This record gives sequence, structure tokens and C-alpha cells, in this order.
Amino acid sequence: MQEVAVQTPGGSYPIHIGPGRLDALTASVPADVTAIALVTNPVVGGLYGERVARALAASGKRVLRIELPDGEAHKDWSTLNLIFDALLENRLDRRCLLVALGGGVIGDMVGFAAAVYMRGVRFLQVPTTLLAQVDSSVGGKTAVNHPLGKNMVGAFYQPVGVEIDTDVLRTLPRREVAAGLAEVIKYGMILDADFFAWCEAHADALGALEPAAIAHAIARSCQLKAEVVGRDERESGERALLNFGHTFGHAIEAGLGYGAWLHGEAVGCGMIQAAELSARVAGLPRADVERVRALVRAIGCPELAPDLGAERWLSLMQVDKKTEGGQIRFVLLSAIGKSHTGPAPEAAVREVLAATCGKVDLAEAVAAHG
Ligand SMILES: NC(=O)c1ccc[n+]([C@@H]2O[C@H](COP(=O)([O-])OP(=O)(O)OC[C@H]3O[C@@H](n4cnc5c(N)ncnc54)[C@H](O)[C@@H]3O)[C@@H](O)[C@H]2O)c1
Ligand SMILES: O=C(O)C(=O)C[C@@H](O)[C@H](O)[C@H](O)COP(=O)(O)O
Ligand SMILES: [Zn+2]
Repeated sequence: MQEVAVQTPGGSYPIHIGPGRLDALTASVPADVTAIALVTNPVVGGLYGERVARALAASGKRVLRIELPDGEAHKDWSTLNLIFDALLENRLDRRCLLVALGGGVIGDMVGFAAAVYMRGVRFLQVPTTLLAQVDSSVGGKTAVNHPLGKNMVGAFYQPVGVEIDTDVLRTLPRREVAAGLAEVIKYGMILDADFFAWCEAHADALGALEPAAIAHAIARSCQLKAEVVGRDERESGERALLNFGHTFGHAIEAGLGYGAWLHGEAVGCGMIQAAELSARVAGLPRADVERVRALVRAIGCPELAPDLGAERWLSLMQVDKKTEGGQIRFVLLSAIGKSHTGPAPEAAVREVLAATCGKVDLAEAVAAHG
């Protein structure tokens, strides 16, 4: 088992990474908890719900099970309300513990519910997708989507811990593996050129979920994210770097309708677009743009962005939490492993859109990877 600590001004919590963690969850239940709400969806609940409920019940606490509908299309207010309905109907009090068992959609919604239920209760992250294990379960960004913009309503609210069971990745569909790897390679692009090169060399092993490679990728991703969050929990500066590729990616998700592309797929493609922009406005060498493109392709994410029309692209990208005074701020690379935020001339953005968008057949793009 590996451990990474996340240290924020409000306190610190551990991330445990290893096989078999689902059976060890009792130890993560604080002694003074009055009841536990295990929140999941039918897919993950069907695979792991019984086992996790049993592990949590070993703490001697009552375990209430809540199932939310599956998918990004349900990351919204009405689904969030289902959590509050169940908590209130079952009289869970301020000393309850919410447990998020699932991918980033479940984690983000349960975290947000925990932040506001009775003005704040504790929650534990048990991420079951690669994306959630390397990114969304760490750092306390919680939210639901709004039809006009991604994650637009939420809170910064840290969990009491993160329990990563690497065994559960065995049941993850291939497309979800690729989506998770997009956030893994992001850390190399923005923060760590050596890790980027390691990802290039191990792309096949990562895609095949080879245990040693995937364990290293998860631990290194969590370490890098924990360091950034520790220095800038509320995104007043450095944390925005973790948004590399997301100004483009979130526009794809909102523009096509949440769930049409997976978040990681949109980010993978968005990172190519952000690299193209970096070549035009931040001096990123053309050879590095091609390395970014080749690695996104190697992990199995789409390269070509959907043609939403330049005006719609620009208007969607305006609705970004990094926008200040109407000016879009992008995360840009000056080299692989070196990133900063800044504005970009609209003409350069239009040029990138013209160069990176086309008629995308996503099924074909995913199938091409095998
Ligand atoms: N809070 C953050 O810092 C942060 C970071 C990155 C992404 N996110 C958010 O995370 C979300 C995406 O998360 P995601 O990619 O995990 O998607 P997801 O939560 O929709 O999960 C993907 C699919 O995999 C299924 N699944 C989950 N675990 C499984 C398993 N072990 N075996 C089989 N199937 C399994 C789910 O039921 C779902 O159908 C987006 O909403 C994104 O905005 C948040
Ligand atoms: O943790 C962060 O900070 C990130 O930006 C991680 C991103 O991968 C993640 O998708 C996040 O939810 C995006 O945040 P948002 O503030 O742009 O909604
Ligand atoms: Zn993301």
C-alpha cells in the first residue's frame, strides 16, 4: 500500500493506494460517526456495493445505501436533491459520514452534498474509475453542472480520506481507461517533463492496466496534485494549471451535451488544442506539440475536436471559471513540464479552432484504437 498526504490549511488527510482497499474501509470511519450513507450508482453498486456496505458495517454503524442514476447527464441539481431526500427521510444527523463509491460524477456530487448538508458533514472518497483515482477524488473540488457551463455550482470541500483500490480498475470499460489516462498525462505536460517521458515509454502498459505501471501512474498523479492543492487549495493561482486543456474540453462537453464525450476524452482533445495555442502564443516548440498529440493518440483519446462553429466555441469558452472581466485565461505551455496561465489573442484562438476541429465520428475514433 502507498500513502500520499494532502495538506490544506483546514487540515490534512491521507490517500491510500493499493489492491484490496475496499475491504479495509472500516479503518477510515471516524469513531464518533453516528451513521453512514453509502452513495453510488447502479453500475458500481452492482459490482461493489454489497462488499463495501459489508466493510463499512463492520464499524458497527448503520449503513444507508443511496443509488443515483449513472452518468454525466445526471450530474445536476435534481440528482443532488435525491441525496438530501434520502438523508433527511432517514434522519441522518450532523455526525453522519457520506461515502462516495464511484467515478468523478458520484465523487463530485457527494462531495458537494457533504459540503452543504446541515452546513457540512464529513465524506470519504472511494474512487472506482482511473480518472477519479488520479484526479477527481483528490483536492476537494465538488460541483454539479449547469446547462450553460461545466461544474458551475459547487464548493471547495475536502474529504476525510481517499481510499483507492486498484483492483476495481479490472472492470472498467476500455474507453474509461483512456479517459483516465488523459488526466494522468496532463500532470506530465504541466508539471513534470520526466513523468511525461515515462508516460510516453509506458503508454501500452498503462492502456493494458499493467499493475506496476498503473500503480506508479496513480501514485505520481496523486502526489503532483496533492502538492499543488497544498500550495493553492482555492485556485487563487497555481491550481489553475490543473485546468490545462479544460477551457477547450469543457466547451466540448457543454456544447455537445453532457455525456456525449467523456470528460477525459474532451480533456485529451482539449490538451492538443491548448498545445496548438501554446505554440502560437507561448513559444511551445512544434516538436512538443507533436509529442502531446502523439501521446493523446497513443492512450486512445480523440484527436479531432468537434466542429461547433467558431462563434459557438468562443461563447462556450467564455463560460469558464478562469475568465476574468470577460477575458478568457488559458493554461499554456512554454515547454513540456512548464506551464503558466495567460490570455491569448482571439485571432490565435480562431486559428487553433480552424486547425483542430472537423467532423468527428467518435465511435470510429475510439474503435480505431482497438
Ligand atoms: N473534482 C475534480 O477535481 C475533478 C477532476 C476531474 C474530473 N472531475 C469530474 O469527474 C467526472 C468524470 O468522472 P469519471 O470519468 O470517473 O466518470 P463517471 O463518474 O461518469 O464514471 C464513468 C463510468 O464508469 C462506471 N464505473 C465506475 N467505476 C467503475 C468500475 N470500477 N468498473 C466498471 N464501471 C465503472 C460509471 O458507472 C460510469 O458509467 C466529470 O464530471 C468531471 O467534471 C472532477
Ligand atoms: O482539481 C483541479 O483544480 C482541476 O482543475 C482538475 C480538473 O481535472 C477537473 O476537471 C476539475 O473539476 C475542473 O475544475 P473547474 O474548476 O474547471 O470546474
Ligand atoms: Zn478534468
